[in-house]
Amino acid sequence: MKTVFSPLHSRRQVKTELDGGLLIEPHEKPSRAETILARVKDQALGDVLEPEEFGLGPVQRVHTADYVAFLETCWQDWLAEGKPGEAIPAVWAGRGMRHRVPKDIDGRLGYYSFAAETSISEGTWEAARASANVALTAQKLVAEGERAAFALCRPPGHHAHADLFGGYCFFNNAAIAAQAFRDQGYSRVAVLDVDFHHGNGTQAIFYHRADVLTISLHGDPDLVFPHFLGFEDETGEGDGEGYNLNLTFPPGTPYHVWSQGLETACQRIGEFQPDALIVALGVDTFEDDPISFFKLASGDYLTLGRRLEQLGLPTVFTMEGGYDVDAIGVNAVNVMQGFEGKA
Ligand SMILES: NCCCNCCCCCS
Ligand SMILES: [Mg+2]
Ligand SMILES: [Zn+2]
Repeated sequence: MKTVFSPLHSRRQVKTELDGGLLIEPHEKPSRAETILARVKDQALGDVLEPEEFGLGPVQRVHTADYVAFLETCWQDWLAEGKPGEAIPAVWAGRGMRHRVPKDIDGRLGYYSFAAETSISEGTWEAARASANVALTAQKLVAEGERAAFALCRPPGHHAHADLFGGYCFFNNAAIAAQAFRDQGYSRVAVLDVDFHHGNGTQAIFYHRADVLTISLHGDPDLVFPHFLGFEDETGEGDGEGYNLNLTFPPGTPYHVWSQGLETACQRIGEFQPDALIVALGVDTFEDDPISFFKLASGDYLTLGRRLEQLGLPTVFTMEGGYDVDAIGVNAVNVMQGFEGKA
C-alpha cells in the first residue's frame, strides 16, 4: 500500500495545549507522524510519496471561504496585536449571544473554533494545507486505480467543521477526500470514523446529505470530547436523515465489544453500496492512550484492517488521532497490514 506523507507537517510545532488549567506539551506532536513513517518504512508497507499541490479549490468545497481566509492570516493578525503567547481562543458566543464575525482577532478565534486546546502559531497554516494535500493525493491514487492508500495526515482533520477548528484539527482531510470523490463522479461515498473521538466535523459537514454516509464509533460524548455532538439519536436531517450513524461506548470497552459496533457499521456500509470508502483512522482507541478510555490491543488493529478490506471498496485511510507515541506506529501500520492480509 502506498503512503502519502509531507515533511511540512513539522511546520506545526505549537508549544502549548490548554489542559487541566495548565499549558502542557501538546499531545498532537510532530513525533506522532515521524513514528508512523518510520514504521511504514521498517515494514516496507510500500512507496512513500510526497503530496501534490491541489490549491485551495478542493478545500473550499468543504470549508467556507471566510474560514479559510481566517486560518491563513490568523497568526499574523495575532502577532499584529502584540500578543505574547500562541494564539488560543478564549471567548465564544454563549447561549443568547450573536453568531456574527467580529473584527477583533480574539473574537474571530472564538467565532471560528469550538474548543480551546488547539493553539495556533507560525507554520500551522502551512501544515494544515499540506495535510489536506496529503489526503487529496491519496484520494487521487485510489481514483487512478490503487485499491487503497494511506494518507499520513498531520494535523488531523475529523473534528473540523466547515468553519470551525478544534480538537487539533483545522481542515477536515477525510471530508475533503470524500468530496473529491463526489466531484470526480463517484455517486456515493462512505466515511467510517474509527478514532476514539466522535468525528463531529465530518458529521456536521455531510449531515443534510444522502450522498455521503458518515459513521463514527467513539467514546460516549457525555463523558469525553467533543461533549456536544456524537449521540446516537443524531441520524441526519432532511435528505440526510438515515445517513449518519453514531455508535457510542463506555470506559474500558475492549475490542470484542467495540467490534460489534464495527459490524453494525460494516452492515450499514453494505446497505449503502458506496463507490468508495474513507476510513478516518485514529488509534487513540488503544489501551494505553493517554487521553482516551477504550482497551484495544495492538493485535486488534490487524483484525480491524482485515475486516475493513472485506468491505471490498476502494479505500483511503486518513490519519486522525492516537497519542501513545511509542505505540502509534505499530498500531496504525497494523491496520494497513491487516488490510493487506497480514495475519
Ligand atoms: N485533556 C484532553 C482534552 C482533549 N481535547 C481534545 C481531544 C482531541 C482528540 C483528537 S483525535
Ligand atoms: Mg470516531
Ligand atoms: Zn481522537
